[in-house]
Amino acid sequence: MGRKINLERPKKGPGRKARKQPEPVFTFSKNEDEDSKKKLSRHQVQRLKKREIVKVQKKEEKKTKKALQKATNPPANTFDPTELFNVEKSRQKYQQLAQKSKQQVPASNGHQNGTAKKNRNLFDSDNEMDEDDQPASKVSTDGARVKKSQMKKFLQQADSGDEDDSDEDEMDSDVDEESVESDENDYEDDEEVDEEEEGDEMDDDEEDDYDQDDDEDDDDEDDEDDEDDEDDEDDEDDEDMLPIEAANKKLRKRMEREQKDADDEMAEAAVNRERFAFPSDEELAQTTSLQDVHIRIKDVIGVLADFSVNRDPNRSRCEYIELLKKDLCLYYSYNDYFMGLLMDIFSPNELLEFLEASEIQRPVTIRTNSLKTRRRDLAQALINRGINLDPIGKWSKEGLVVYTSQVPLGATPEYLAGHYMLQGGSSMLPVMALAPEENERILDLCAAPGGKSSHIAALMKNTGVLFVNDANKERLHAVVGNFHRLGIQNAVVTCINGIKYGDIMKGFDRVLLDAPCTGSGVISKDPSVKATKTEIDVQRCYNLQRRLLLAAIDCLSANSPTGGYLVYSTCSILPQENEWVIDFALKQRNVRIVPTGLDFGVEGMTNFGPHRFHPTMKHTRRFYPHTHNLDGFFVAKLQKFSDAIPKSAVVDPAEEEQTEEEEIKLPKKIDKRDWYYKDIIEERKAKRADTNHVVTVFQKPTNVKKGTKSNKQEKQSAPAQKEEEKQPAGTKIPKQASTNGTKQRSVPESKMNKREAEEALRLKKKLKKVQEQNGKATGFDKTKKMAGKQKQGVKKDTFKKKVGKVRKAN
Ligand SMILES: C[S@@+](CC[C@H](N)C(=O)[O-])C[C@H]1O[C@@H](n2cnc3c(N)ncnc32)[C@H](O)[C@@H]1O
Repeated sequence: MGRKINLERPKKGPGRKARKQPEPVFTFSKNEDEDSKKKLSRHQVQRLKKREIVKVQKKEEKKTKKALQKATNPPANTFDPTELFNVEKSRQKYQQLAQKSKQQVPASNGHQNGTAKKNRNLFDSDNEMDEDDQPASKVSTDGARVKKSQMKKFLQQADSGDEDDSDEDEMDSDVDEESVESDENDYEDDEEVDEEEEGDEMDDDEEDDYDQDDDEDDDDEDDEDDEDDEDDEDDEDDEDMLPIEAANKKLRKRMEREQKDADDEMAEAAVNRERFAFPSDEELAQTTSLQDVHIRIKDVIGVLADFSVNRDPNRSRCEYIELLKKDLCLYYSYNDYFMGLLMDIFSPNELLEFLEASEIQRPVTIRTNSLKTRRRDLAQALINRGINLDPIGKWSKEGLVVYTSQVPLGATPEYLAGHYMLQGGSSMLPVMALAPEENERILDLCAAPGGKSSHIAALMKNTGVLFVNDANKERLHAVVGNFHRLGIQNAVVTCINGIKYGDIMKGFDRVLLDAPCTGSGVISKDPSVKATKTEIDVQRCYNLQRRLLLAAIDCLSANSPTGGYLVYSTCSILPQENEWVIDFALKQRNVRIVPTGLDFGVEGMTNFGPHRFHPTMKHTRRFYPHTHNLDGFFVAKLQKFSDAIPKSAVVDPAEEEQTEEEEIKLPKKIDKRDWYYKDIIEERKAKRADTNHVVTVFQKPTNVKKGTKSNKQEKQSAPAQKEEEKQPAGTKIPKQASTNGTKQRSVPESKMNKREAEEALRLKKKLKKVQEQNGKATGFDKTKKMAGKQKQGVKKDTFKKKVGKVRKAN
């Protein structure tokens, strides 16, 4: 192995090799070449000659080229040789270049760009097990892991080189290609010489093979010679540099060269590429292969990227976007409505990234149950079972990402002992934002199957009280099972409609609302979302989310000494279910948005289409599969600053419904003189005048034949009710209050034909007026009395009638 004489730099310490070996002695003989040639084998001499000839030829070619260039274009800038030597300066330049290229990545919709994020993540690190410094990029892909490990190796080598000169040779062999070449040659030469000295023991065949290999090596070397030709001139300057600096310089030059080649290629491809012609209807109809659709998607995105240049003048942007939408729906199997929603969120390029990422499963992740074990110990135990894992990232102290496993993760002894919970990476974020503290009273309003609640309980260290609620009883079984396994002892499990939770309990220190949603962020888990979600589904979701959020805020105590915080999260990326819902809550209750405390994620939207949200919405966080390799998620943190409800708040539709129900519960005896009941009495009278109404009230539903008028009415009112559900909260038309004192079982009051009832009331009023005008005041009183009697004697009358019928029959 070649060693360098240490002529200038003082030794930092006696390295291993320095101790073992004496300083090399150089005999600078004039006939050095001849001496060395004498030692070389026949093949080596031939190869050496060949190489020398090639080198000379190339140098000559270069010289002629340069001379030509000089003749045609004299250089604009005068060459400053000091630039070459100034490593620090060139390093700075290089850093600036790198920064510039990062800044150039365009942001879409005010979001941080995915690529930029990826770059950042590549150098994030956390490893509790291994020096607490592992790359977060490991979470993303194995490829990235390899890159990072290479990077690490490289840096380690560089560090060791700086620290210990004795290892310089080894490092040289890694970083300095030229020295590699020469060292290898020396090594081969030495070996061959030895072999020849030993008496040419090698067989002829073997020798041929060997020669072939050598020839191939020569070719490779020639290629490298090509690349390094330009560097040859600087070799002498490089000798003054540290090897790492020289390597850095070469690397930089090579990267620049490659970048230039790539740019040239791109430019050439752009020139040569055929212009995309907008397909005719016939062509569209004839498209049969998905590959063609994919190519067209890329083409259209290319056109949209520089529309004024690439467009067909006869086609509008809308037409291109429509075509893109159709193709995306076809290629990725989305329905038109849902694709439209996604197109409202992302730029075409980012949309493509999102769609692609949504086709791929996210890595399997688990959360350490800190009530029972430490992440380090759990990781060790699982590694011993042949599970390949890593910490999930710098942002989590409990998460582990599992690459491969020989055993099912839901059946290991560690799982059964409650040492971990199978949980998506993004599911840990809302609880981290909530930041529960010990001895608090915390509510998880929509908790099943209990992933986040168990995380909260672990952070509370089994102290205080955790109220775990869900409206779905079946799903709560999973909560109870998980809590037993994980050893959670501070939880109270309830099954109540979250909208009404405040009627039962209030005054919580913290509330988590992980609301039910469309699941647009977890398409890779449930691809049915792509094709099944409709406008009504989205509307239903955000209506329910708004109600739940107001209820959750009402459960929170503004006077809590430790908190008064609420975290709202969904596994959806639609602004309708996220920013829009939060904005609604800001107007309805005394809450403010506060930072989530999560140091990554894309900022929430402050505007979306025609909507302008509160500027603090930027404190909320969005997570995307294509940007963070996590499920799509939204996290917002609110702080309640007053328990009072603002006067401007609209009545919650749920409350409206409650009051309706209360209205039905009228006192048994109504004072007819009481003005408060006047309208009700009149309305009841009008309904009684309506024969259909009488049928529905006084006859048993079993007597009503199918297809009777009342049934038809019911059917007619059903679409109207659906329409009502479509309305966003606050704009919903209140259902008509039931006005008879009894609850109707056959046909609910809410389903009565509103218009008919109003018409009857109007006629009754008219009749009353006419009677008054005719001076039949007593008659009016009579009707009133009759109405009263009827009201009190509803049951009596029916009983009488029935008894009468029975008697007649007898
Ligand atoms: C997104 S999941 C919750 C997941 C849970 N936080 C976890 O981490 O495991 C939404 C839950 O809300 C529940 N839910 C739906 N409507 C509700 C309501 N009105 N009141 C309470 N819970 C409701 C559903 O049953 C479902 O379990």
